[in-house]
Amino acid sequence: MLTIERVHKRYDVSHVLKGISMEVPRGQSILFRGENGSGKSTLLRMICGLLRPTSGRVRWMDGLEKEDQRTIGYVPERFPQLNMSPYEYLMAMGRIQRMSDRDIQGRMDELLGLFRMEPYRDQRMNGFSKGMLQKVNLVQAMLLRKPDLLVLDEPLSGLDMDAQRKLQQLLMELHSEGTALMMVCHESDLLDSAAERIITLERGLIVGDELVTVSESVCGTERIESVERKEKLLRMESACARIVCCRVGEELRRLLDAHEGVVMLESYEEGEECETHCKTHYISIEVLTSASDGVLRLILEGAGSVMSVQQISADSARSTGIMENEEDELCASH
Ligand SMILES: Nc1ncnc2c1ncn2[C@@H]1O[C@H](COP(=O)(O)OP(=O)(O)OP(=O)(O)O)[C@@H](O)[C@H]1O
Repeated sequence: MLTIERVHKRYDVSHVLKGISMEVPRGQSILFRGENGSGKSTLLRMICGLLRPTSGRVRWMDGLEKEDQRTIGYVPERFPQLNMSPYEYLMAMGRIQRMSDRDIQGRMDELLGLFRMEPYRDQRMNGFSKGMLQKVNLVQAMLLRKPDLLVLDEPLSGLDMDAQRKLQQLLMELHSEGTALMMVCHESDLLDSAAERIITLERGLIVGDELVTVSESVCGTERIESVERKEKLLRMESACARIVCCRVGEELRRLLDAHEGVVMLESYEEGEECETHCKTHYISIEVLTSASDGVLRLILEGAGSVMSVQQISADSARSTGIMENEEDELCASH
């Protein structure tokens, strides 16, 4: 459904996303985790098409390539105190999405009722509390009954317990009907039960990617184990190598990207062709100590060349981009 390929985002001097690559099968539900400022909201905005990557690309497939072929509901992190009523606002939002007035009113009544917001339907929102605004924010994103994708940035923010539970149930219903979910949520495990995959970001990089399997237990669905760990392992290692700069062909770059224990930090394409008649890339990677021998062998056997390497502790891993720590390099050139 959706492929994110080596996406970078820079704002002036700040490098916010440092080479995000992932594939999202149609209808998957993903929970993004990570510390403040790790790049979660930036990534979500990019997936919605609100931000353009500085480099790399976000591609839709499976018949959803064109913008007017897909429907995306988006719950932004902050919702403004508008000088209009929920009714006026939601009617306008529904019409923008080419819904009929009848459909908008039916869905609006259903959702405002669910969140106990009917008494406030015609009041101006500039006097609303944070939680009330958040409920209107959620309703606007879910006006369309079955969006292809629902993107929720901190959807629980300000909600009371009753509304949190109802939201969780609503999301699970939407997901079971085929809507993909992408959620950022800090404070609660409530949304975990709606997620099939948990992705952890750290300083603009994916450092954890787990598929969550669920099994039916006597008392309902229960999370039992997570599978597919990759970069997360890096956190547990006391040291890992950073290959600061390495020159590789396209095939080798792909092999390294998919290699267990390797995190791609940067990748720059070069115009000229290498011996194997494919594009040449300059890449920067971090490699788990236990995987480093195998990775080096792969690079050399694949006609790549390593131009510099440094040893780093896991704590300082993933903190900087290509060539920023040149003075710390331990060895250079093969
Ligand atoms: N428009 C912008 N201009 C400059 N810097 C920005 C802009 N938007 C985001 N940033 C910076 O990008 C970094 C990542 O921000 P982002 O909001 O994506 O993080 P986040 O993981 O969602 O954080 P939080 O959990 O606090 O919401 C931050 O350092 C932020 O200051």
